[in-house]
Amino acid sequence: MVKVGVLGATGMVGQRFIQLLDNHPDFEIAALAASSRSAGKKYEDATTWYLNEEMPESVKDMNVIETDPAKMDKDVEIVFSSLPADFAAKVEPQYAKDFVVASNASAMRMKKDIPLVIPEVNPQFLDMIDAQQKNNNWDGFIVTNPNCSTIALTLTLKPIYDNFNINRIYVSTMQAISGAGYNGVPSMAILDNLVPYIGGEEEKMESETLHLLGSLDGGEVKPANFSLSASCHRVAVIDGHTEAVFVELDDEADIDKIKKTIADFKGLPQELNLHSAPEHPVLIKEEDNRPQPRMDRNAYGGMAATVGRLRKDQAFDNSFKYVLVGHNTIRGAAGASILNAELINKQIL
Ligand SMILES: NC(=O)C1=CN([C@@H]2O[C@H](COP(=O)(O)OP(=O)(O)OC[C@H]3O[C@@H](n4cnc5c(N)ncnc54)[C@H](OP(=O)(O)O)[C@@H]3O)[C@@H](O)[C@H]2O)C=CC1
Ligand SMILES: N[C@@H](CC(=O)OP(=O)(O)O)C(=O)O
Repeated sequence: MVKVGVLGATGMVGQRFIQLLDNHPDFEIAALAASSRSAGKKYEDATTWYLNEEMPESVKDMNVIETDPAKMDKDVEIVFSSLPADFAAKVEPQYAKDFVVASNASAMRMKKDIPLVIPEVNPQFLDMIDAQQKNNNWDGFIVTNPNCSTIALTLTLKPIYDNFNINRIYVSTMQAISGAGYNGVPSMAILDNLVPYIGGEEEKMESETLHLLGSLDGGEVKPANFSLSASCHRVAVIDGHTEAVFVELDDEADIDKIKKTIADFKGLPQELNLHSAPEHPVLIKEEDNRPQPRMDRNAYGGMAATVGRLRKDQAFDNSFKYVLVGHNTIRGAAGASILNAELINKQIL
């Protein structure tokens, strides 16, 4: 078993890490870290548990430690990070001196030599790790996963990008409140309402998606060459981001062929049979009223995106549109970091 630690263990994503790591066949939780507000307390006393699944017995009595690499058990090999981005930017490099950091925070995603990875999409970006270690003189390294809306979108775009020529994409999101953390959006702001702005989200979706679908050329990422415009909105859903996607290709394409390409899509995690890999990264639904977050967010344990209403766009040439749902704290956060770590454990450690 590989010993792992969780940073930000008391938060929304930290709790997902704990739930998904409970009874994991390869990883064993050895350390839980959070802020000085929680450090020194038992995990069950420090945490307001929000998940429907019960808090695992194995963590209840664990002492929460400070988020300081010097306090981390040296037997720990992988540290999962679900820290606020500004703090992550400061401490993740400190952890990387000695530990593998699988980070879900946005701080380091677009930095040189730091792989931003979805294992089904761009596992080859892990080749940056050697340069990262050499350039920083680190024994460990940092690997990141994308923003929660980006990851679901990119999973659905990968088979399209590989098989058709994309010219431009518009995407409009309807994002769950859990995406903003437990204290993120006041109930007075979101009930009976919709908030048409999520700070920084559109920029992250636009840059990260092109980066993930790009190529690695002499250690540098050359982003994918199409235009992408995002508009992001908060809705009164607890978990599960929904996205309306509008794709324009260079040429006319058959809708059934596009559907089959998406439905047949599999990647390295499926080939390697990684523990958290969904059998299919993207499911296609034919019903007119799907996908819906309540019904579809838990596809393959929350690790698959679900696509529905894939249809020709009658208003524009060479265009089609669809709706997708992805679980924001599972495939969009903790599950994504864990899948990255499973791939690293299989191929690098
Ligand atoms: N929620 C989501 O859907 C997604 C979130 N993310 C990213 O994951 C990260 C965590 O998000 P989320 O879990 O929602 O946030 P929460 O606010 O729910 O949790 C934050 C966690 O970080 C800890 N923390 C806060 N400040 C400090 C500090 N100064 N020093 C040490 N620990 C600190 C908190 O500890 P304490 O309890 O002690 O205060 C808590 O454990 C963020 O970077 C977020 O952007 C990424 C994708 C999706
Ligand atoms: N901003 C996202 C969640 C998030 O924290 O994203 P990021 O990891 O890119 O900061 C949401 O509100 O749904």
